[in-house]
Amino acid sequence: RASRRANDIDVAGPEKEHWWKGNMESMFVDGFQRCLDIAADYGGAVKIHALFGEKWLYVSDPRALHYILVKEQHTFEENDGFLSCNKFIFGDGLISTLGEQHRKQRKMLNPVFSTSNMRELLPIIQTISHQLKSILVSNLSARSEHGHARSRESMELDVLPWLSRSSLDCICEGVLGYHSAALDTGNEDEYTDALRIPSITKTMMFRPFVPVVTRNSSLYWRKKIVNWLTIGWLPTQTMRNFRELRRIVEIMDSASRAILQEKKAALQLPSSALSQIHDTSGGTREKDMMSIMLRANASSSEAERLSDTELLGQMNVMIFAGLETTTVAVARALYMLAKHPHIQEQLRTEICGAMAAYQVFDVNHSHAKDESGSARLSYDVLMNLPLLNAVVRETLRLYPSVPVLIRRTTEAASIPLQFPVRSASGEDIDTVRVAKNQRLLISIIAANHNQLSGARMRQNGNPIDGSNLLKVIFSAYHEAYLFIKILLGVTPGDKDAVRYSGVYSSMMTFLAGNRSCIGFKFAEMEMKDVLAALLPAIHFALPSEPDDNGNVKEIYWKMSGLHTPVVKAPAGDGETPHLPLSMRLVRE
Ligand code: HEM
Repeated sequence: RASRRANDIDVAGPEKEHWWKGNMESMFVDGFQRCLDIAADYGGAVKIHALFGEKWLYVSDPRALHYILVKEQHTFEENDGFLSCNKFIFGDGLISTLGEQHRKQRKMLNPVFSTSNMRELLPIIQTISHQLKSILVSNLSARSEHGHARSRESMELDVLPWLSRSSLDCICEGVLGYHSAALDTGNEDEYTDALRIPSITKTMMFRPFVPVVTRNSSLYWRKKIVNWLTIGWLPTQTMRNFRELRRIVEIMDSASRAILQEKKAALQLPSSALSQIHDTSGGTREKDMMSIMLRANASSSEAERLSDTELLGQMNVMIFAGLETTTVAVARALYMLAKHPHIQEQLRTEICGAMAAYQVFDVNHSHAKDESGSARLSYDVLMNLPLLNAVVRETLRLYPSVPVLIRRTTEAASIPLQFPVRSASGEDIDTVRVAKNQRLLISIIAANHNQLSGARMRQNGNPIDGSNLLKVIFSAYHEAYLFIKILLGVTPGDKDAVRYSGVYSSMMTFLAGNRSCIGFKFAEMEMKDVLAALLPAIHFALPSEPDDNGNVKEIYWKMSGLHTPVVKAPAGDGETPHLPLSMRLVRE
């Protein structure tokens, strides 16, 4: 009965497109524009058709999102499939717990991601960004030495694998204090290799079944089920993915245990001894997030202290939550700069100017330079460069790495709306009633593209007239226009935009409330530092050289889960993630 009631949502929405897939295919398979159009057509609360006749509420209204994510968060929980699957894979980390256990974990972890800890962490990130720069530069120099290209000419390179390796190093070294050396291709180990394999996301299809298994079976039966599922003779690709996932989980688990034990042992040592010895992982044990967390845990009261299982869970979760999301965001920022060369040039000037000033100012600090003599900016300088800030913000706003999220009601609720929508019968309504067990699709992407409030205010509070006004506004905020606004010194999204209660910059990219992204300062710092390291040395442009068949590579961002850059046919297969960019040295 609950599920029948959950289907009654009295708001308008698009017609069902497929008898059992509903609207899901057009929204989830390459659905970037479709996700925006639905909000543009129907407003901030829309009834959509999910799989097998279920109806979900698609939400982007600011007041509704505040209500769901902040004010009444306990009524709108994470999807149970998502939680149980995360528990299954990662153990008791932040993304698998609810209620009091989640609150306790956040209380312990929030200070670990404070600005002052980020400030301490920046030199670790800078070393990695500069290694990334050196690798790209040496690729270019090697090309020119071998006569493939003269120094002034450009060379095309798929930068995505390098960006992904550098993000992995940042998370491993910065968060876990584990020396992954993923940028150092000759130095791969089983652990970092396992973390790079995308099988974790390939097993998404198992998620709906996991709560049934974990809730209804004892540990004995759970182990049995995993053993049956992973027996060698099941031939399909899905089963191969599942077996691969099991292997990865085992590697992650044993490596995380080893790192945890090592760090706990190191904590027992006096601080003078700590600075003299190197742990076997070669890690940065004092400043990484894990060490800070262990110190905080050790000094907290028994009631608030996290168990070893919870600590292990956090390690695995950080990598899962922080790796692909940040890689994609850095990749998108570089792509946008390649696409808008004038902004790239202005940004280069801003960064080089800041470096020149900082070098003069901070000449006595050896850490302020890398091995090639380039300046390393301090945290405060890096985080306050206006154009760099605008580029990073706008990239994150326009192309949030996680475009939509699912929530489920634990009881019936009335969700207030800031901007009225049409009910199924055509009246304007400013509250949407939902039953217990109703699924909601939180549209980060539609919220971030919502520029309605300016127009709404100009309308003097008149009810919104259907789709047209919204559509005009959405298209007016076309990406090129936004980047021109940046050039003119106006930070878009500020003056005209709707205010959202997101933790970052009044946008929803990192969500709002106590399930928001705990690592957003880390991600922002990493994005800024990678750009600050690369741009003074390398020009980036979109590919323009025809391949052997005369085709120029055209990059397309596909949105299925995360956004991924692919090369369109005929130059590419339109499926495999690639980001080929044309690069040229700046100084020569
Ligand atoms: C551009 C990069 C990133 C984006 C766009 C992003 C976005 C998000 C979003 C939307 C959520 C909410 C997920 C949900 O409620 O289901 C989230 C949660 C989370 N993120 Fe991030 N994230 C990024 C980078 C990072 C990094 C670098 C870390 C760690 C160092 C991290 C750690 C986490 C954790 C632990 C959670 C779970 C928080 C909780 O449930 O209490 N994220 N992130």
